[in-house]
Amino acid sequence: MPRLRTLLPYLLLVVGLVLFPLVASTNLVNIGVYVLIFTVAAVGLSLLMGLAGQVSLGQAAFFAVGAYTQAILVTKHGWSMLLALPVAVAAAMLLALLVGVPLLRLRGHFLALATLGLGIIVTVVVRELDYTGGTSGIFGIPKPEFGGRVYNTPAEFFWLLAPVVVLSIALAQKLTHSRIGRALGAVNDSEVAAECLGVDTSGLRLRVFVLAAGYAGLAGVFYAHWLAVVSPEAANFPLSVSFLLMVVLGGLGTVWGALTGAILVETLDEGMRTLIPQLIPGASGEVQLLGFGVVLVLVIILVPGGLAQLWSALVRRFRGTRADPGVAEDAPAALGEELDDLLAQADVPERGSPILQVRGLTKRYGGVVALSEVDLDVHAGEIVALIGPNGAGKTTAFNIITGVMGPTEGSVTVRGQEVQGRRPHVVAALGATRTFQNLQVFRSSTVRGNVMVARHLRSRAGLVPGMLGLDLAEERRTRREADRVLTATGLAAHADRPITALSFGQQRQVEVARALALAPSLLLLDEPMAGLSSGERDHLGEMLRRVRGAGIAVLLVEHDVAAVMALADRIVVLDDGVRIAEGTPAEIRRDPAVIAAYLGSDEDDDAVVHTRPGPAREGDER
Ligand SMILES: Nc1ncnc2c1ncn2[C@@H]1O[C@H](COP(=O)(O)OP(=O)(O)OP(=O)(O)O)[C@@H](O)[C@H]1O
Repeated sequence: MPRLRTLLPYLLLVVGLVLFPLVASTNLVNIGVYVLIFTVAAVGLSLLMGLAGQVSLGQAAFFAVGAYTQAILVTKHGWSMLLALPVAVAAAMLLALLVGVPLLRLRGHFLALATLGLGIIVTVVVRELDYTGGTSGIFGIPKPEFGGRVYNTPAEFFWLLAPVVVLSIALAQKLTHSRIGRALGAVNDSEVAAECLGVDTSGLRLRVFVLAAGYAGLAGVFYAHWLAVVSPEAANFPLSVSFLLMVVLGGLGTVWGALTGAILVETLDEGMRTLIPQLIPGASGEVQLLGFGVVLVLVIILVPGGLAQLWSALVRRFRGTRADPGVAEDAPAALGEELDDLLAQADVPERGSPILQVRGLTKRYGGVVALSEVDLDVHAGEIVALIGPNGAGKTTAFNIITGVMGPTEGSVTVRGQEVQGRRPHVVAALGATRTFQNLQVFRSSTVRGNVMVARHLRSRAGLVPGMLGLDLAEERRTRREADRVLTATGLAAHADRPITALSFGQQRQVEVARALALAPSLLLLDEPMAGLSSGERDHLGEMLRRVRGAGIAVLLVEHDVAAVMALADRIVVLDDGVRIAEGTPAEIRRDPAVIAAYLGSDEDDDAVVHTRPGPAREGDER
């Protein structure tokens, strides 16, 4: 029963939180209060790191902004805790919004360093300003008081915090299973594929960055009320490292890991506080930080997935289950009737209308000219093949058309709108999507999960509805639609399998099914036949004919010349970045320039060109 399985951890958590202050010593409950406060900040960071794949060493900066804003509003302006709280959280989020736009252009280590700098800036600012109390900070922050009751003791404060923690975890957990969470997971696996399916990766990252800051700000508010004082320490590096350690120890990509990580780090902290002075007399806080650093490195080396990794290994061992349910039939199932319904969703203009117009496309990499003044047209309801020897510029053309890179010169018009230099999600929103020469599946997801990402543009639920669970009906619909796509493309038997359990050829088919799930009006396929068995090739060929039949425009890059000759209505040939020929398959087969550059003659090498007649179509010259 999945419902009970979902609820059980929360039930255990609630029981644990209620009982803990009753059975633990005051000192332990005091540590427990810090665990809960830090859990809230760590949950935010785990969303940022695990879900959005962004490493931040500045979570303490937002924590401090929340704490200071709360302290200032309560002590200097006489606001009540409840009134000040949303403003303090909003202040942390506002800072994240302001710095997030420039910071999130950076990736990986650079982002980590930049956020580290942010922590230092906030520390310096609050230390230098009189308004924030200088080095000594702001004192006299009262303990929370509601309905005449002051939450003074560790146990009372613990119980006050407990629902906040449960809610923080539940909302974050819900987010990871929402449309936005799915899109972020996809971005983590393959940013370029997610973008080409319509996911605005920068926008999403910024939203999660701001949300994570909100979590940190909320934690800061409780920290201020519990300690009764906020000092520049709240923004400093060791605290950010602690948050990072909590998330990494608990396990990236799991919200629950933030709680277990916080428990471990606080216990470790307390342990080191007593142990280190005994081992090294006169040792200061730096030694403790060093200890944290050592633990962090050890965890990353020994258990990169943190406690969550150990836990799932334990569960797998206990249950003896395999992650992959497997399927009896490995060959592709027949294409379903549903395929036509799916294709009918594509918003295609009248057959023969221009869908893609490329003019004077040029791309230079320093001295290398990858494309030179290339013109290309693809109309509704036709398959155009782009062929040429290795290095001819085919993938470069795909990348420019889909917004993965900008051209040096020239224009790309999709459905009447110029898109050169625009981002891939903008191009996808116009109905153009693609597959990739090097597979770009979302490796951490199932086959169905992969296809569901492609329905991103056909669903709406944002971050907040996703967190609040207001997206249930839409999520059910998206799931049904993804299943229909899988049935339509003969992949239904694999729906629940992890995508990585599928063979290379099957993953390629999922990539095509995923692209079709967007219901595109222009489909760009980069070597879709590579690695497929002959049965799979025939299956894909039939699918593409039906795609064309539905009026969708297809641009196909393919080295399997036989498949190209059988499928394409027109062929454009590139050589060394230059368009050397264009025509029907029959014309291209006879073209001397193409024979010299790419095809070779039958006498030269019989193995190079194997044409295979496809079903006769109107206008076929074969
Ligand atoms: N990032 C880059 N920096 C420099 N040169 C590049 C870059 N990407 C591609 N090129 C060069 O541009 C030219 C076209 O490459 P491209 O990958 O588009 O060719 P292709 O026709 O897709 O080849 P293949 O059939 O092998 O995939 C090649 O000479 C390649 O070396």
